[in-house]
Amino acid sequence: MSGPFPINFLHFGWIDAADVLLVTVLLYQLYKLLRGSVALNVALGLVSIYLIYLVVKATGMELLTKILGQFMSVGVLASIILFQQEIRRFLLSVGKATALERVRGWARGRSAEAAPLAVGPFVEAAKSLANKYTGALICFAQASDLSTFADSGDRLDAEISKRLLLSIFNKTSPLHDGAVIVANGRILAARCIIPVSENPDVPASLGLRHRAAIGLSEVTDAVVLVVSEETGAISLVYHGVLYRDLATAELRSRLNEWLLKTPASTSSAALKPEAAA
Ligand SMILES: Nc1ncnc2c1ncn2[C@@H]1O[C@H](COP(=O)(O)OP(=O)(O)OP(=O)(O)O)[C@@H](O)[C@H]1O
Repeated sequence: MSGPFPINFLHFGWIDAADVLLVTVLLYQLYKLLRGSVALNVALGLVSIYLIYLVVKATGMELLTKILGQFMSVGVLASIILFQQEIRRFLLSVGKATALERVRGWARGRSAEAAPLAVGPFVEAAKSLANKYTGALICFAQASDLSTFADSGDRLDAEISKRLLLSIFNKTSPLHDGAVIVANGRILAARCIIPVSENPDVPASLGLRHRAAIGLSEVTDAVVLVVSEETGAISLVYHGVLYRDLATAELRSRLNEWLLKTPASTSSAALKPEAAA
C-alpha cells in the first residue's frame, strides 16, 4: 500500500497512521487516569515485564521465555483484577462522554421540565446543617445514572423536605454516614458510598467527604453539595471543580443554574471556583 510515509521495508499507510494516533490517544488517556495513583507503578511494572519478555524471546532464552510466558498468559486476567477500580472509572467516563447517556437521561424523564426540582429545601437544610457544624453530602443526579451508587446505601424514594434532610444527616441518625442521592425530584437513597477522587491535585486539607464529592463529579455529571463538619462551610462540586465556602444566595443561584438550567443571578458572578482537578 502506498502511503504518506514511504519507508522502503515498511508499508505505512493512512490507516496505520490513524491506528498509531488512536493508540497514542488511548495510552495518554490511560496515563491520565492512572497518574498519581499506585496503579501507575503497577502498570509500569507490568509493561517492564512484558518488554523483558519480548527481549528474552527474541534472544532465544527458552527457560526464561517459558516462565515469563506463563506470567503473560494470566496477565490480562491479573490486570482486570488489579485495575478493577481504574477500569470502572474509565468505562464510566467513556459512558459519560457519549450522547447515549444524555438520551437515557431524557428517556427517564429527568429533564428540568419533566421533573422540576425544588432547590429550596436543600438550600435551607444546608444552611441549618452548616450552622450546627453537621456534615452532609448530597448528590443530584442529572443525565448520568447514579443507581449503582444508590444501591450501595439504603433506598428511601422519599419526598424531598428540609425536615427529612435534617433527620438523615443528624449525627445520631443511623443514615447520616455517607451520601444522599437525589434523582427524579425524590430522595432516592441515603448512606451511599460514592467514588473518592484520586486526583493528586486535590488539596491535602480536604478530607474524604470532599474527595468523594469531587470523585463522583469526575465520573458523572452529578452536582454534589457538601457541608463541612469541621468548618461549617457549604461547597458545591460540578465536573471536578470545587466551589468552596458559598453564601446561601450563591448556593441557590448555582443549584438553579446547574440543575434547573436557569441563568445564574448576578450574585453568583462573585463565585471563585477553586479548581480541584
Ligand atoms: N466514599 C464516600 N462516600 C460517601 N461518603 C463518604 C465517603 N467518604 C467519606 N464519606 C463521608 O465523609 C465522612 C468523613 O469525612 P471527613 O471528615 O474525612 O471529610 P472532610 O472532607 O474533612 O469533611 P469535614 O470538613 O466535614 O470534616 C464520613 O463519615 C462519611 O460520612
